[in-house]
Amino acid sequence: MAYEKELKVAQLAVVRAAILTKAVFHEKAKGTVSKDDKSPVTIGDFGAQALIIAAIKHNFPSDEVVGEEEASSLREQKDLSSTIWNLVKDVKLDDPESDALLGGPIKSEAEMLDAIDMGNSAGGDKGRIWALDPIDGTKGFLRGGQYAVCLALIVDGDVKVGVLGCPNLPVDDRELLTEGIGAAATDAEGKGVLFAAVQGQGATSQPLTRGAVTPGHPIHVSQISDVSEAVMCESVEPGHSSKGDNALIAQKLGISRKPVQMDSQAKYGSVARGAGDLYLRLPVRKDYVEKIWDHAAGDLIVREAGGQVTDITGSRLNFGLGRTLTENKGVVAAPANVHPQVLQAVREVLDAK
Ligand SMILES: Nc1ncnc2c1ncn2[C@@H]1O[C@H](COP(=O)(O)O)[C@@H](O)[C@H]1OP(=O)(O)O
Ligand SMILES: [Mg+2]
Repeated sequence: MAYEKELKVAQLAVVRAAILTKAVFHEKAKGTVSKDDKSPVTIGDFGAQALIIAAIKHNFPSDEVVGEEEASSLREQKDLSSTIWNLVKDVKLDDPESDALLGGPIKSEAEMLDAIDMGNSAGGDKGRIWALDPIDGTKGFLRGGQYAVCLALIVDGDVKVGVLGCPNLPVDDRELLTEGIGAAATDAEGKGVLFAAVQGQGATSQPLTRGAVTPGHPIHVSQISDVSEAVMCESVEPGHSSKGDNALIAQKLGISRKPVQMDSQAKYGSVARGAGDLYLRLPVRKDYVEKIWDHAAGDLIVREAGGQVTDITGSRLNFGLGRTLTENKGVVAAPANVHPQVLQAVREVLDAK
């Protein structure tokens, strides 16, 4: 099967990084990290980026990575760097064969910093480029809600492999339909979902473990025929996506159920497994530019699960532009059969503004 090795490496790399982010999340939850509220996410971000890039480079040395973090500031902050190294050096998968596939543990602090720096690709529409967001949904991570470890392989501008590790997402989809999913979430072992997709091969999910991955079970977007029955997913943060516009669109579509608010690309996973039906991300600021690593994995996973993902103009998201997506064009993700109707409602509401 095409991209079989890439999929396995990506899944295991995300599993390995999630071991670290979960440890940091736990420490933060216990209040034992630092008083500086931002530091847990900084530690988790850098550490997870190092673990994932080292795994990619071990297997695919000439591939490029577009990563969110760069190590230059870390090289100057020796204390922070050694804090991160102390966590990173101990992370390994429970399954020795899987751990060996990733090249085993990172060998030194210098190697860790070098790995972080390899996330400096400019992106673009040529070649093999991995898009990496080590902790997407930092606000959710800090609040004790949802976050996602996100990795996608983009080849000549097209997303071929997408993996989302969602450590706080319930394995059982039905729990998702309850309100307050973000606040109620924990990272207790037994929670957490690993979503994956390969172009043309469908999307899967499996429990997020600490070791080997399985082929997973196929997931599908919901089968709704009447859009008025839909559950809408949206950001928790009002500054990231317009909740007012969402409410107007819901009204136009006859939707009466309350939206489910959730941080991070976990929203794409929820739509892909039919736990939520729609995900709308409508721009709130003209000058905000979405980054490719915030959407690449989720875009493929939803489309491979039978969904359609476009911007508000109805065009597919363009991952060949470099490190960013088309400026200020939002996201509309929905089951393919209702996507045209949803997009029409989005256009009507936005045009009327
Ligand atoms: N003004 C903004 N508009 C849209 N997205 C934003 C804005 N500010 C930050 N983000 C991004 O929203 C994402 C999280 O979205 P959500 O609220 O749905 O979880 C993050 O990747 C974050 O980017 P960054 O990674 O640079 O912080
Ligand atoms: Mg992000």
